[in-house]
Amino acid sequence: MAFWSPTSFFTSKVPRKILFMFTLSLTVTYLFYCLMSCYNTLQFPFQESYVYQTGQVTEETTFITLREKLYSTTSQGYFAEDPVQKTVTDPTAGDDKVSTVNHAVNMEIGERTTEWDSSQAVPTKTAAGGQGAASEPEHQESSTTDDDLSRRVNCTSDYGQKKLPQAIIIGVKKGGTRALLEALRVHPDVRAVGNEPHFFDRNYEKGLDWYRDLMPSTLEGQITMEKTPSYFVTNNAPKRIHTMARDIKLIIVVRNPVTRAISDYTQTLSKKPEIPNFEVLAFKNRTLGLIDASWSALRIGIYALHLESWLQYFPLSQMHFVSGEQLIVDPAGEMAKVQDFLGLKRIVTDKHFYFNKTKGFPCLKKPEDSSTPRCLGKSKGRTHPKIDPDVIRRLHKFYKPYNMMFYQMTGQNFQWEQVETQ
Ligand SMILES: Nc1ncnc2c1ncn2[C@@H]1O[C@H](COP(=O)(O)OS(=O)(=O)O)[C@@H](OP(=O)(O)O)[C@H]1O
Repeated sequence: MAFWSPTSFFTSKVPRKILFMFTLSLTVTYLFYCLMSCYNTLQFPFQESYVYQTGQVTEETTFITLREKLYSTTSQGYFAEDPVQKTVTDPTAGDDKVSTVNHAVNMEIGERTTEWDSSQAVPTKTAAGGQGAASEPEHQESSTTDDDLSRRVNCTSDYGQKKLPQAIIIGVKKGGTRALLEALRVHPDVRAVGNEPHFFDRNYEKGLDWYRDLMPSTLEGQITMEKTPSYFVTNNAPKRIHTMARDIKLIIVVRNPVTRAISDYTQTLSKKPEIPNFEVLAFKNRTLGLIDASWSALRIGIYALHLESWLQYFPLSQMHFVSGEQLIVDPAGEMAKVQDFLGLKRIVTDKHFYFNKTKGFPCLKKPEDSSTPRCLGKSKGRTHPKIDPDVIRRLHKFYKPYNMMFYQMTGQNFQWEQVETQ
């Protein structure tokens, strides 16, 4: 009886021990859960295991969860300005632009025109009528000029009118945008500016007249085009392009984001050999498996995230996605789809391409009035450095849920999961 009296209960040694043990176990459990939740936030929350290995979610909830996580993670700062980004890779630099972000220089059209090379060196000029163009002499020895290509490829005189583009290749950097544009320029109803105008990201304040003036003249029925791959990852670009032309057609060349990241890195490495290894840059903490999604080489490949912004302004029917892989394997097949999308006659066909063994890529056959076939320049189709297969595997795992989301959004399966190694 005394055992159960309140006083004896709290003074008795046995219950005090029990009470102590009970409190201790509660504290330990509490601490355990705290640590677990802390660990979860430390891990990148989109890792495949988080969403796909639970086996408890439906496809729909997976999609929603992923989208929510995408934005919550964004706000948690994973995409915050990366100090490395400024010195290592410029997310806006396509066509082999030197990667150091020096906007004083880049505000001008500094993009080199990496056209389909002829084997003969052709004297170079700045493209886009030379307006505002800053040349990069060390790269130009093998480039043809816009004027030169316009004559040889488009076979169109400068009669006509300069118009704002009706179609733009908006991305993605290192996706194969140059190959696509140059193949399109073979079409007599397409006229395109050779350089990347970067109007909607770097030169917007120069105004639409400036932009229009960069364009080649077109005759009735011809389409004006340009390509600037950085638009796809530029926050303001969808709104700005919509303001210019709500019915514009948008083309996006996408490529396995892991290979794209390595290609991006390879471009930077070619200009700045002293940069750290890919493996170092790819992780915030390699031991913990924390991928650095703020590194632009990796961030660009989260296609679903960027596409979300475009879908707020344009319906999917105004977008066409080109597989960067297929563009290499079957350029004519991809070109047929692009021409259909643009409402063009299928004029660019397999007759225009051949596989160049030395280059390792398809090239354009020589035009009738020239003796030289045209392959893209040295900066397209670079040899990639060997990357640790474990890093590649982790990156594939990292991208998988985003890729799935992208397939759902576009209704196209690009099958990047089938290539687990480089
Ligand atoms: N026909 C042909 N010839 C050469 N290269 C080709 C071709 N088709 C696609 N590709 C791939 O294009 C990749 C470069 O992509 P982009 O032109 O979009 O690069 S950039 O953003 O404009 O710098 C380039 O990437 P890397 O191989 O990593 O250099 C090529 O793989």
